[in-house]
Amino acid sequence: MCFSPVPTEPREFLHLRTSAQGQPRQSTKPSQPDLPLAVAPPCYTGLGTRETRLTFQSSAPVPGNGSKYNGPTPATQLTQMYGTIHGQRFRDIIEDICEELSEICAATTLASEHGIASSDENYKSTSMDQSRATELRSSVRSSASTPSLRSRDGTLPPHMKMDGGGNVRVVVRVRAFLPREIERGAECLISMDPVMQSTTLHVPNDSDPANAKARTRKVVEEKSFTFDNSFWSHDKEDRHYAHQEEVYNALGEEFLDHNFEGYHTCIFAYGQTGSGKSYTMMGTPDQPGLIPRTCEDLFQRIEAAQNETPNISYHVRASYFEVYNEHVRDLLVPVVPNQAPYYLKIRESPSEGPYVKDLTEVPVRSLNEILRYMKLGDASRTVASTKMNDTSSRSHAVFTIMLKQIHHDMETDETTERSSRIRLVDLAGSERAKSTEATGARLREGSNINKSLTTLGRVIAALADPKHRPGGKRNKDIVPYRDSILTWLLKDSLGGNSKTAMIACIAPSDYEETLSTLRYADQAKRIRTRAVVNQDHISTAERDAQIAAMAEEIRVLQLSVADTRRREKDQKESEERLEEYQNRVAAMQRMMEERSLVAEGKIRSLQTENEALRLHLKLALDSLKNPIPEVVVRTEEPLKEVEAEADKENAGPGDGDVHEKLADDDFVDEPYDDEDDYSPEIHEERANDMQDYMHELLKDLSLFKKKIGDDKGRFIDQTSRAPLGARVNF
Ligand SMILES: Nc1ncnc2c1ncn2[C@@H]1O[C@H](COP(=O)(O)OP(=O)(O)OP(=O)(O)O)[C@@H](O)[C@H]1O
Repeated sequence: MCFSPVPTEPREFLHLRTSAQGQPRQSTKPSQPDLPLAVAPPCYTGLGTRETRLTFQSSAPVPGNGSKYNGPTPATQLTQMYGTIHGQRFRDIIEDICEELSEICAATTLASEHGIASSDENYKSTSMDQSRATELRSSVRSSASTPSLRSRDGTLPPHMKMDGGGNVRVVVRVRAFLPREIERGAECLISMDPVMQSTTLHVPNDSDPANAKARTRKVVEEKSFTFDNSFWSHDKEDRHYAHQEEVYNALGEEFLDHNFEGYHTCIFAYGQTGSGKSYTMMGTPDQPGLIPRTCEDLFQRIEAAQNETPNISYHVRASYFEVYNEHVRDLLVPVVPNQAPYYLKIRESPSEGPYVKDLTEVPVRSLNEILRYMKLGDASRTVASTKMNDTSSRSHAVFTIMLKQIHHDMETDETTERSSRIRLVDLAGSERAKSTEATGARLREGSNINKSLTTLGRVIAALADPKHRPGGKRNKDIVPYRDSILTWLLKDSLGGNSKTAMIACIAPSDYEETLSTLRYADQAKRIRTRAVVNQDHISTAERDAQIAAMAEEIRVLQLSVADTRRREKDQKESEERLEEYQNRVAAMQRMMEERSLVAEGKIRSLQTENEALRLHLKLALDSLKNPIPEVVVRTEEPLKEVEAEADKENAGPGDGDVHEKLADDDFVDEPYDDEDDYSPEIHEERANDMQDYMHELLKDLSLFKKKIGDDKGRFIDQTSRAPLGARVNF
C-alpha cells in the first residue's frame, strides 16, 4: 500500500478534523443568507483544513466553552439593531463588535489547535506553522469584517480593505492506475501522509520503461512536499480514498462560501496529460466533479436562502470558453460545420482587469439550465486522443459563474449589491512529444499547451518570489502575464482580486512529470492574492442620484450618437460626390487616351502616304532625268513567247497587269530613234504621256491608301473601339 503508515491516534484525530479523508463535514448551507450582516469567519482548526464554518446565523461554538450556542444569534440582534438605526456611529459600533468577536474566535481556535498539536507525537511545530498561524489569524479577521460595512470603505483601516486574499490554496491529488499502466507493471511512486498532508515522491526502480529518463538524472532522490490537502485517490479499497465528494467538500464548498461573501474565486487544475484534471473538474455522469457539484450547491443554497430571506434576489450568469492554440473560443456558441472557428479578442478594463470581449454570458435560473450549458460547452471543447490519454483536452477551458446578490432593505430603503465570480479552470496537460507520439496538429497543440504552461510557471515564480521577475528586483512589479493568453486572462485570479486554489493532479508512476508538477505546486503556495468583497451599498437617495446620472449619461450618449450619425451621413454624401467626380475624370482620361490613339494613327498613315509620294516623286524625277532607253520592238511571236513564259513564272494578276502595261504603253512602243529626231512636239507628247502615267500611279496610290485605311480601320475596330470600360479578349 502506498499510503504511509501513521499511528492510529493522530489519524483518527485527523479523520475528525479533515473532511476530505473522512465523513463529509456537516454542512452549514446556506452559509449567509442575511447579506448585509453576513459575518462568516471560517474557523480553522488545522493546518490548511477547516472543521466548522462559524457563522453568526448558524449554531456556532461559543468561544471559551466549546458548547453550541442556541440563543438569539449576534446576527439576529445586530439585524434588529441595524433595522432601526441607520447612523454611521452605530455602524462603527457593529463593526467593532464584529471585529472583536472574530478575533476572540481566532485566538481561541488557534490556541486549542496548538494544544492538540503539541500533544500529537507526529506533529512538528515548525516556524512555517507559526507563520501559517499568523496568516490564519489575519485571514480570520479579514473574513470576519462585515461585508455590508465594507461599502463604507472610506472609514475602514487598510487591513480590512484588502486583506481578504491570503495564500493560494494548493492541494494535490493522485489518481489510480490506468489499464495501460497496469499492463506495463508500473509501480506507485507516491505516498501521502494524512496527518501532515504531505506527499512523497519515491525513487523509481529500474523495471518501468516510463521512468527511463528519470534514471538519467544526476540525482534521483525521494522528495517530500506539504500541501493544504493531499488527496489519495489511488486505491479505492483504502479507507483514506478521496472520492469526488471529498474533494468538493474540502475545497469547493469553502470557495462557494467565499462567493456568497462577495469574493471572486478561482480553482484551477494543473498537471501532466492524463493525470486526472478533467476527471477532478468535470468528472463523469456517475462521478460528477467540482464544476457540476459547485453548480448544484450554488442553486441549493440560493433556493434555501430565498425561502429564508425573500428580500435578497439572486442573479446567476454563466460563460464557458477555451484557449486553444493561443486563441479564445466561445464554447457556448455552436460550431458551424465547414466554417472557420470564430475567435474572440481580449480587452482590459481598469476595474475588472482582462476580459474576453463579446463572450456569451447566459442568465441561468436553475441547476438544470446551468448543467445544460455546461454540457453544451463541454461537447464543443477541443479533445483528441493521444497515446497518453484517449480523451486528452487540447485546450485550457474556463467555466465562469457570475453571482449577484441584491438585498433590498424595506425599512431603510437601501440596496446592497454583492457580485462575485466563480472561475473553474481545467488546464490542458503538459506533455512530452515523445510520450504522446504526437505529430501534425496534435504536436502543434502540444507545443502551444507547453508554451502557455511554461508562462504560467514563470508567472507563478514571479508572484511567489520577486527575484524571479524579469528585470530582477529593480522591476519587481513586472509579472509576465501578457506572455500568453492563459496567464493574461487569469491575471486577476493569480495575483489580484481573487481567492485562488490550485489542484495539482499527479499520475502515480511518472517520476519526472510528477516532480515537476509538485515543484510547480510548491511554488504556488507562496503566492498571495488580494481579494476584496465586491459590494456596493446604496441608499435610495444615492440610487436615485445614480439613476439620474445614468439617464443624463444616456442622453449625452444619444446626442453624440445622433451627431456622429449626421456626420457620417454628410461624409457619405461627400464621398458619393467625390466618387462621381472621380468617375467623370476617369471617363475623360479614357476619351483623351482614345483621341490620342486616333491622332497617332492619323499621323502614322500620313507619314506612310508622305513616304509613298516621296518615293513616287523620286521615281518620276529619276525617270525624267534618265529617260528610259530605247526599247527594241519585238515581233509578235517572240513577244507572245516571252508573255507566256512570264505568265508561267508570275501567276499574280498584278504582275501580269504591269507587264501588259509595259507592253501596251505607247512610249515603250515608240522609242527614240535618235537624239537628233528629238522634237519639242515629241517631247511634249512624251511629257503628256508621263503625266498620264503619273496620274494613273497616283490613282493606284490612292487605291493603295484606301486599302491601308480599311485595314487600319479593321485593326482599330478590334482594339480600341470597344465600349468604354468593356473588357476586350483577343
Ligand atoms: N481520481 C480518479 N479516479 C478514477 N479515474 C481517474 C481519476 N483521475 C483520472 N482518472 C482517469 O484517468 C484518465 C485520464 O484522466 P483525465 O482525462 O481527467 O486526465 P487529464 O489530466 O484531464 O488529461 P489531459 O490533460 O490530457 O486532458 C481518464 O480515463 C479518467 O477517467
